[in-house]
Amino acid sequence: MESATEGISKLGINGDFASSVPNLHKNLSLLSPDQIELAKMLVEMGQSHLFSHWPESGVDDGEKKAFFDQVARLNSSYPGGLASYIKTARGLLADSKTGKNPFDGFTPSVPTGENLSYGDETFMKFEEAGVKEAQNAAFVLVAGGLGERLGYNGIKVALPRETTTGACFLQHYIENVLALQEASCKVTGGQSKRDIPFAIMTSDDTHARTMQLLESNSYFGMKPAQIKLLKQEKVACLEDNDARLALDPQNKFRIQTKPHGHGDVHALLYSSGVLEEWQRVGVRWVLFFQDTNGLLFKAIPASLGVSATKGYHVNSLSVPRKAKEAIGGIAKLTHTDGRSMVINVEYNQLDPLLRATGNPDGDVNCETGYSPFPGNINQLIMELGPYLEELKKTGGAIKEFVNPKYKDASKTAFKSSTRLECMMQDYPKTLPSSARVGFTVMDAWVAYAPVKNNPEDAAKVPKGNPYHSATSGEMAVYRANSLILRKAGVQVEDPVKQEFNGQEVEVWPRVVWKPKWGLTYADVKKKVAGSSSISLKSTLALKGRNIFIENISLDGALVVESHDEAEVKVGGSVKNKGWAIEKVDYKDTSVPEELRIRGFRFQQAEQLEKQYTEPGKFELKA
Ligand SMILES: O=c1ccn([C@@H]2O[C@H](COP(=O)(O)OP(=O)(O)O[C@H]3OC[C@@H](O)[C@H](O)[C@H]3O)[C@@H](O)[C@H]2O)c(=O)[nH]1
Ligand SMILES: [Mg+2]
Repeated sequence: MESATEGISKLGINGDFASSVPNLHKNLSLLSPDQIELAKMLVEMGQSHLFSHWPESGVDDGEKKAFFDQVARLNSSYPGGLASYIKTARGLLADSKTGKNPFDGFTPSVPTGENLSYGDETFMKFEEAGVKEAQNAAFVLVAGGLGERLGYNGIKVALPRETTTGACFLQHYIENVLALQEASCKVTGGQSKRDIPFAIMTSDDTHARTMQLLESNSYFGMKPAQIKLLKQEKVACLEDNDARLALDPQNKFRIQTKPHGHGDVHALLYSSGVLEEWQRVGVRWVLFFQDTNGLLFKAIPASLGVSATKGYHVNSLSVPRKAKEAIGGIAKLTHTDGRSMVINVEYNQLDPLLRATGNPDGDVNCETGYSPFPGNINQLIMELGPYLEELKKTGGAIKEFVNPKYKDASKTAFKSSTRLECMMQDYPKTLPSSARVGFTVMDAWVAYAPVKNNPEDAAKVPKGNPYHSATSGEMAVYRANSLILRKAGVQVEDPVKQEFNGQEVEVWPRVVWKPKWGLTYADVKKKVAGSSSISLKSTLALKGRNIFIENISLDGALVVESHDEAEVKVGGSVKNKGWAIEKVDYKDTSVPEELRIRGFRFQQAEQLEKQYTEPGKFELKA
């Protein structure tokens, strides 16, 4: 039998690099030339320990090959490959060990942005501009996260946004994109018939279930070709300050991996060719958003209008932020050398940064009752041209960070393996100062209501700060819709405060509508006329494009569904028992998880329900 060394020299490869790694050396003949190149890289990068337990050739050979398959994947999915990952990790781990502040030399100050006030003239002007521009937009949903803080067993985009209609987040997002597409096509006289592209970033944790959710619901009305799923890969874990890769505790022939963060979206959009394809078909704006924000699309048309009007290369949407709220702060950072940038400072970094720069109280509210720094909601709008130019230079690599949990003050050992992470909102960090980076501030009631915290943690949120729970996320939808109807002239009864799962929230009448009913404030105004009123115990669900509310007095539940070509006028006095709110305890496992994490469910006692399935003009006069 030929020796391993003879075997590989027949392949024309020099196995010398492995002479100090006997267990690898003995197995070289198993490997393909590409795998040998990877082995060489690993040895050169100080990763020989990965092979120390490898048995003789002939034992576990399948596992050894599978190990290299994984290494190849890790290598190709990271800009610059694994060697570059390890090099970056060493630098960041060294900085972390010496306690180097990532913002060293920078002083934060409060930046100025575009402040929008829902429903006023300026807002409506931006909304109109945004709807017009939407035909040139593409949307990107980052949905690769596990949602560990929420602890829900399914994927987060499958959760109902509200339980009056039960429509899930993904359905709501898709219907909004479709409504925008249609509205944009209409205002531009139908010249552009382009379907708005919609990309979703998934991960191994969410991919299959996202696909299944789409397929089992006919893509919620979108054309399958309009949706593109891009799966992010995890990155290698690190076991010490030398960035030695960690082996998977379950399988010694695998490297342990963990998520790299939502910053992967840029590299994926770039390397998949999606951005170039979008540019070819004339896309001009790329809008990024996160998995559970049931209000977001109320803010989209106006913020896109701001981007288009102001010519922003990057526009981040933000809301007033409560000190210590788990949302990043948008800050202007000015360096001692004169450079400055407007960037998100993540919630865990804002307090230390402020303390280090002459603000001994750190992250606190100012006289307005809010943090002076607007809160980042991670809704970013990029202008595609400059975005793609930048990615051609960087390959989509985003400035990373590392957050090891050390065993003790010597900072030599970790409690568990760590890894590099990156965030999508750090994209502007590599931009030249000439780049037009701006932000838009909107009220939280209209733009931000994420579902991130489980009931137990939400109940512990400091009083006055938002819960970011399934309870608050749903109640925020009713509140926003009620407030918008009020603005449009409907008398909506005042809310009451009620506690669910240990969280006190405002309960408003349960008003919901399909995106095509009220995409913009102008749409809502057009569809509401006369003098109408809605009592607190009411439920109103509008599921049709042309439903006109005129002189209605609603005290109970009303559900109207209509064909796209039907015009339905709704008025009169609707009075019935309606849908009562029943408390549910989150620990009560006899109730489905989607409901008990909210702390309530509806008892449908009585309602008026009407469906108009044909085109034509109709009147519902109760
Ligand atoms: O690896 C990942 C991690 C996360 N994600 C997605 O990214 C989104 C946000 O993830 P997280 O919930 O972990 O985000 P966080 O709450 O920690 O902070 C994020 O939202 C609030 C903002 O103020 C913060 O600045 C932003 O980082 C989710 O849609 C999630 O699915 C990925 O797609 N991949
Ligand atoms: Mg996070």
